[in-house]
Amino acid sequence: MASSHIILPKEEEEAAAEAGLGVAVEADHDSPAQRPFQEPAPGKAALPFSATCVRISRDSYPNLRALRNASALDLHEDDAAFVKVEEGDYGYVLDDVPHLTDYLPDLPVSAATPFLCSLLAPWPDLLFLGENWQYFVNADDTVPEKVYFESEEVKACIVTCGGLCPGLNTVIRELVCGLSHMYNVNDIFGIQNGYKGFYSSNYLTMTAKSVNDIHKRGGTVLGTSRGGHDTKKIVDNIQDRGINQVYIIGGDGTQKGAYEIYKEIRRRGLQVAVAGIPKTIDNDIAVIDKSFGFDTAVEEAQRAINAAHVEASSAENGIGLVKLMGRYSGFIAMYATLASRDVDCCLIPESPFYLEGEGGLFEYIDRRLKENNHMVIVVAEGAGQDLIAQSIPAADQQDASGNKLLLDVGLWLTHKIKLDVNYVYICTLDASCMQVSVKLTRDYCKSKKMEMTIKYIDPTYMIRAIPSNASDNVYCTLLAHSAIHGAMAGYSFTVGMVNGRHAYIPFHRVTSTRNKVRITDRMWARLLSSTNQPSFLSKEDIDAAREADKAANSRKNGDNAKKKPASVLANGTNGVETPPAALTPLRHPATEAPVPPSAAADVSSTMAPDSDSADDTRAAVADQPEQQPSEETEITQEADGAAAATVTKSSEEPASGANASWTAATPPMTPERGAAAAAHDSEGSDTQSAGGRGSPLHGEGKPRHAGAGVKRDDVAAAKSRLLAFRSFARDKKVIKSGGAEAAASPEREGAAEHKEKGKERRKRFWK
Ligand SMILES: Nc1ncnc2c1ncn2[C@@H]1O[C@H](COP(=O)(O)OP(=O)(O)OP(=O)(O)O)[C@@H](O)[C@H]1O
Ligand SMILES: O=P(O)(O)OC[C@H]1O[C@](O)(CO)[C@@H](O)[C@@H]1O
Repeated sequence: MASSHIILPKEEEEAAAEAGLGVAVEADHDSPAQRPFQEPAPGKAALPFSATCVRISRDSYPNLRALRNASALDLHEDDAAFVKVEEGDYGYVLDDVPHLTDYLPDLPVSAATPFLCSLLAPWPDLLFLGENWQYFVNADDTVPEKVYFESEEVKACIVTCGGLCPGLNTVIRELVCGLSHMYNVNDIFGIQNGYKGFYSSNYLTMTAKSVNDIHKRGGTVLGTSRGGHDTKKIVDNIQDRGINQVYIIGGDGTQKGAYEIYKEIRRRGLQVAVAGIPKTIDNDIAVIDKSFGFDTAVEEAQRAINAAHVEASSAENGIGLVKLMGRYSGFIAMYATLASRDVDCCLIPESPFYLEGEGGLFEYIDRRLKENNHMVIVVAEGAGQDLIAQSIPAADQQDASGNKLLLDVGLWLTHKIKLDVNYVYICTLDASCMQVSVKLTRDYCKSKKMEMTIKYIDPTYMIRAIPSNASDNVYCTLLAHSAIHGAMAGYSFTVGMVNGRHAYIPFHRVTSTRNKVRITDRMWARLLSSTNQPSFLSKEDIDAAREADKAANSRKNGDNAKKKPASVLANGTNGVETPPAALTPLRHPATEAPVPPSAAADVSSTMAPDSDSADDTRAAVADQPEQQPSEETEITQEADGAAAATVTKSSEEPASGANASWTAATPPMTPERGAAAAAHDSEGSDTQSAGGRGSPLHGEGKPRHAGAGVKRDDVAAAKSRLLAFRSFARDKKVIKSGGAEAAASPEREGAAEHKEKGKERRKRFWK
């Protein structure tokens, strides 16, 4: 049974202590084979084990001083009075970055945008100003004043699991060199071939010298594997070999494994820190801004796309088809497409498409070839799996880790295009309803078939087997160093950048859900307008996506309204799994105060699993990664120029109250505002789809107009181009129209008060 670590608010701890409640007992030894709990060595404090997210100061190199300062500095009473503190499930989520309207309450809306601020502001050095929601360490969760481990007592090991990804060797190198150079740690081992290597292979001794140039190679010098995670055997080996720092590099499966290891270590009371460094080329790990290797993959994908383009444009009616990685998410395909500009169509798992019929892929290919004589299609490996399954019945197969094995969408699509891409548009008079309609007829007559050449390029393993590029190298280094500092301080966590800041994140936060491209979001709208491809979505599809977004956001709202104790932050809780019947003895890092079982149980009970757990865990920052990086700034920049010209509709509900003025410049990431943002995104897409094409399924029976085939495409494409601008413009309208009612609302009063505080803060700032 899982054990968990819960840090109670100080009052609860004190109340429980006064009530004479004792130490929580470890009651997890249900199997005689399991090793018993170990008391810490005499004179040695228990590990803090807090995986509470710690905000490390912005832009700062993540070091122990920054760790210490994170709590000491930010939660001083004096400061706290001037920051907007939200106490939620995630600890103290602070909006510590001032908003321009804090300083200039009457600033016209358009001038409150980041872009214009930098252009117009007479005080260009005034930092802007997006809202930044951060994880902060709990007030009562003091970061230790000193390094937990003595250098000479550290025995560290490193393991890589799952698929390859550019940068694995860089992380390994920086872990070894960082431990050695920064902390003088010299007992470092490599575990070979993934988790199973803990119990089935020899450990490799690693030194700064032996890893010196491994970052120049792709892959992982340690080897990797799928499957083979046996928690007990792994922890037995860790224990037997006296390992006290475990660095685990891998994707969401790996991080789940790391969490299991952490829990078992905790259950046994071992003084071992577990540091996860999340990796996936697909870039779909939740909460963190970006996973390492992603940039390199996108860059490398350009080569394949370029080759496909050269091939396609050198042939008569040439089609270049490139398959890129992305099992559940199309981030690589989307970013590679946006970066390349040579792609005419990008297909991703999140956006269903169909082949035949009006608005389908074949029709688009036909049109594109007629217009351009060539085209490039990028398809993410997870796209169209349902379509393939319809034509190739295949048994569900899984890899050793239990991941579904996908059918090759690239091969399948190549085959389908070769067979089917040829339509003749015949205008017919529909006798029954006396309407002119377009009938699409597949033309199998050889003489009429157009010459077409298709070249399928599958660079998937090439783009992940290479060494990381410069920016990923830097990122890998920071992640590795961040992991070292946290582990040396005795913490267990997954590291990552969250909203541009280094953070230590509880394992389950990054594994309980997965980032996906939001097809109702502006980034995807941008892609549609960049490629000019059809969205393949019917109004029903968009409505469904919108509903899903709304439901997810209202769940978040509801969950946050529950206001669970702020300190229920640590690993093993938060509704992700059933709370354990008995808890491990908990010691506060600073006070060493044990958590009374009843108090702990109270907290646990608030964390009973519910169906919302996945969203719950992401509510504070998870929206941010889903909105692709730099989204806010980009939108604002574009929109300012274009909004006025493109607004055609203003019937949307105004955003309520005080939020309206906030939404203007940078949509703040409260759950409520998140919901509003999702809603307007969806509405934007809806606009797009309204004039768009129905799938054969949805579109059947709709009246059609002669000659509409091509025209409608143009209209739809134009609409999709407007999409990104419209939703922003709508925000502006909302603000203007919502301003009057909002002025009288209590929220508005709150905002006024807040602005007063802002003024104070400004004074302090300049002082
Ligand atoms: N739920 C889980 N609990 C414990 N271990 C797991 C779990 N899921 C996966 N693992 C282990 O983690 C390792 C890697 O998992 P997986 O093959 O799914 O790759 P991944 O870490 O998700 O990386 P990638 O992004 O490359 O798929 C395997 O050894 C697997 O046994
Ligand atoms: O072929 P392998 O090594 O199992 O890995 C393939 C999978 O790994 C990933 O690169 C990462 O999860 C996926 O995109 C892909 O489906």
